[in-house]
Amino acid sequence: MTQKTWGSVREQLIKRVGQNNYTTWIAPLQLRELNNGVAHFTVPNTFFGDWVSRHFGDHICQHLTAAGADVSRLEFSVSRTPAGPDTAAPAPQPAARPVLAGRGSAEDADLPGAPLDSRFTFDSFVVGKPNELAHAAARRVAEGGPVTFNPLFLYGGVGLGKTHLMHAIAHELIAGRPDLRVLYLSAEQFMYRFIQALRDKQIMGFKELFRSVDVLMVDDVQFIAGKESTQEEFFHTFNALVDQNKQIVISADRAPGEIKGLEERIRSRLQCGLVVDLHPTDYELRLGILQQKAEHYRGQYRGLQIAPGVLEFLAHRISTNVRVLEGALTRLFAFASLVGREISLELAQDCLADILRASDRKISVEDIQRKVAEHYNVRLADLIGPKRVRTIARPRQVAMYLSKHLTTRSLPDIGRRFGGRDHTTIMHGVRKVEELMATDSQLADDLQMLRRQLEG
Ligand SMILES: Nc1ncnc2c1ncn2[C@@H]1O[C@H](COP(=O)(O)OP(=O)(O)OP(=O)(O)O)[C@@H](O)[C@H]1O
Repeated sequence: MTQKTWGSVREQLIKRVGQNNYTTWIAPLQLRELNNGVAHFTVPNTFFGDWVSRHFGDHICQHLTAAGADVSRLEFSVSRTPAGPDTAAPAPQPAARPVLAGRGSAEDADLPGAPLDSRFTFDSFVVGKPNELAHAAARRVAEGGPVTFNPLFLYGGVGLGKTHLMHAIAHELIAGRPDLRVLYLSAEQFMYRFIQALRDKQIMGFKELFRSVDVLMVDDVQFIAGKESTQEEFFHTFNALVDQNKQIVISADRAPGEIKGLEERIRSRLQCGLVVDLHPTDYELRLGILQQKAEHYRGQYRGLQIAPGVLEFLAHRISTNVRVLEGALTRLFAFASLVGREISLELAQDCLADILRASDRKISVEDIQRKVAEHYNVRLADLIGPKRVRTIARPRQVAMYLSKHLTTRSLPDIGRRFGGRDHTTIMHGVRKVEELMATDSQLADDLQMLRRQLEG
C-alpha cells in the first residue's frame, strides 16, 4: 500500500517540482517505511537528504497526505548498501548519481556534492557554432591531463548547456579514473554547506573536505556575489586547490567582469584561467538538438511519426533557450501519443500554442536601435544618420546585425529603417560584426548582453 501510494505521489510530484528537479532529487528517493506519521526515506548521502527536506519536504508531505497517508514528518537516512528488491513497486531508477568520495582519511566522508544527471554527457551534447569553444574546452578538461588552464570559466545565458557540460566533464573524468575525487555543486550549495559548518562548529572539517578534492566544479557562481563570508571562504578554497594544481571549473550566467558584488581579488582569479562563453543558440544548433531529442523519443514512443518540417518549424520559432525547446518536444510527443496521432504541423501549433505565443514576442528594429544607442551612449539620431566616425559606425553595425538576427525583416526593409540605406550596406554591416565577433570578445559580450535584454 505505501509503495503504491508513493508511486502515485511521485507522479504528481513531477508536475509540482518540474521534470529536472524530479529527476535529480525525487527519483533517487526510496521510501523505506511509513510509521507513526513519519515517512522514512533512504537517500544517497546526508547532503541529499538535507536538500530534499529543505526544498521539497513540504510538497512531499502534502502529496502523501492528500493520497491518504498519515504523514506529518519526513526522515532521511543514508543507504550504505544497495536497496533490496521491492515487491510492491519497482524501485525508483535514479537518473542521477551522487558524486562520491574516493579513499583516504578526510576522503572517507561523502563529498557534499550534488548528484550528476546521467543524461548530461558529451554524447548527448550537440555541438554547433555557438558552443563549440566551450565544448572544446570542456573536452580538454575532461581528458584529465596536466592542468593547463585554471579555472575553466564557462558562462552564458539561461538554459544554454553550462550545467550539461560540467556534468559531462565529471562523468568522463570519473569513467576514466573512478578513484578521482570530483566534486560538483552549485554556489548556493557551497554557501549552504559553509553556513551549516559554521553553525555546527565544523569549519575545519569543511575546509579539509573541500581541499581534499581533485576536481572542484561550482555552478552558478554569480550566486555568491554580495555574500562576503562565503566569498572569503570560496577564495581560500579556490587558492588552496590552485596551489595544489587541482582543476577547478566554474560556471556563471555572465562573464567575471560583469558580476556585480564580487570582490576584485576573486574576479581577477576567475579571469586567470580560460574564460569561454556559450552564445545564444542559432537555428542550426536548435535543429540539431531537436533532431537528437526526437530520435530519442522515437525510440521511446514507438511508431510515433513526425511529419517533415515540424522540427524545422520549432527550431525557427522557439529561439529562447534549449530548456524551452526540450520542454516543447516532450509535450508534443506526450500529447501525440495520447491522442494517437502523427506529429503534424497543425498538432504542433495546437499543442504548443502558449510556448509559440511567448516566443513570438516581436522585437522591432526600432527597439534594437534604441537599446543599442543607449548601450553605447550615442544619440539615436546619429545611429540612424549619416555620420561615419567609428564611435557611431560600430554601434550602427551592431544594430544592423541584431536587426537581421532578431527580426524577420528583409535587408532592404532594415535598410529603410536605417535612414534609407541600401541593402548591401546592411549586409556589409552584418558581415563585419560576424567577422569581429570571432576576435573581439568585448564585442561578443556586448552582443550577448544586448540580445539577452532584447529577448527578455
Ligand atoms: N548543446 C546541447 N545539446 C543537447 N542538450 C542541450 C544542449 N544545450 C543545452 N541542452 C539541454 O538543455 C537543458 C538546459 O541546459 P543546462 O541545464 O545545462 O543549462 P544551463 O546553462 O546550466 O542553464 P541555467 O543557467 O538555467 O543553469 C538541459 O536539459 C540540457 O541537456
